[in-house]
Amino acid sequence: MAAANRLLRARARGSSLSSMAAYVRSLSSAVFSESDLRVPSSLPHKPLSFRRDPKDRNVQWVFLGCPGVGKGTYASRLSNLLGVPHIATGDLVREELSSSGPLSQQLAEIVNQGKLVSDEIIIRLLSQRLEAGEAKGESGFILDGFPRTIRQAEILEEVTDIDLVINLKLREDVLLEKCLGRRICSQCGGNFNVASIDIKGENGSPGMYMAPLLPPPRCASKLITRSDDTEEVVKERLRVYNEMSQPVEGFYRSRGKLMEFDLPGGIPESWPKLLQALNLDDHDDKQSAAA
Ligand SMILES: Nc1ncnc2c1ncn2[C@@H]1O[C@H](COP(=O)(O)OP(=O)(O)O)[C@@H](O)[C@H]1O
Repeated sequence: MAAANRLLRARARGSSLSSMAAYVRSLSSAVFSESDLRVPSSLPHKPLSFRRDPKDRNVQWVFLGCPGVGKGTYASRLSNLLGVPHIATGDLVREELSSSGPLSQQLAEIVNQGKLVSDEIIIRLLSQRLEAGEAKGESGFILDGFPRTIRQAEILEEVTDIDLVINLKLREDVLLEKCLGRRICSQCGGNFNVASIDIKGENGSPGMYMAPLLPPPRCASKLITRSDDTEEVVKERLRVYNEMSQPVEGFYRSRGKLMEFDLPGGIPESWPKLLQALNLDDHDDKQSAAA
């Protein structure tokens, strides 16, 4: 009952992102700090509505897609264009991993096996991030890597309105190569990709070209590979995606929120097409192309 009261208090607080964070946090403690730590199959109450009118806030979008598809790349570009935070739960997990906090050992084992972190932990990390953002005056978000289970999608649906879900798609053989080619600069955190994809079209099916995204010389000697970007772990992550996360596509499709986007190639080809599909204009990109 105390858990239910906490939920109601959090819901009554208002309609901002902090109330979403507070609600999600209270939900995670309501659901998970009980002694048995069992996840109930349904929420304890039908939530009261505390949604904000979309015209009073920034966009609330979600990126779905397999590992290596480019969610981070396109979510980060859109976040710069629209001035909303790009929140990647994979980044939150990696930050926690490198913090040597109490969770880090447990998380390392899960992530390095290509498995999903529990809904409880991921919701805690996300709600902490949302609260910190709200304190800085953030409004709206582009979520990348969340929700990844139906349960996570249901919780998100309980607390706020997602305006749009962009489902990025790419053929599976390319996904593996792209994950194996990923590199991160250990100094500036920049993301690069050394894979050069050049698949010839055959029997009527189109080819695909994706140029490598090479680092500038200052990063070249500082590149590292994520410990979960090995062939064995990527294959397991793809399997886990198909089993646990693909149903989330159907969840949003049935609510009329899913936009499917087949990536036609690398960034130069895909970015303008994605903007077109979203009815957006990248003024800076056009200027730099014209320069
Ligand atoms: N929403 C989530 N639910 C459960 N685990 C997650 C979630 N987001 C990230 N993770 C964990 O962090 C790892 C890295 O995530 P991410 O950087 O999004 O990788 P990917 O390249 O597979 O999309 C995942 O394999 C998983 O262990």
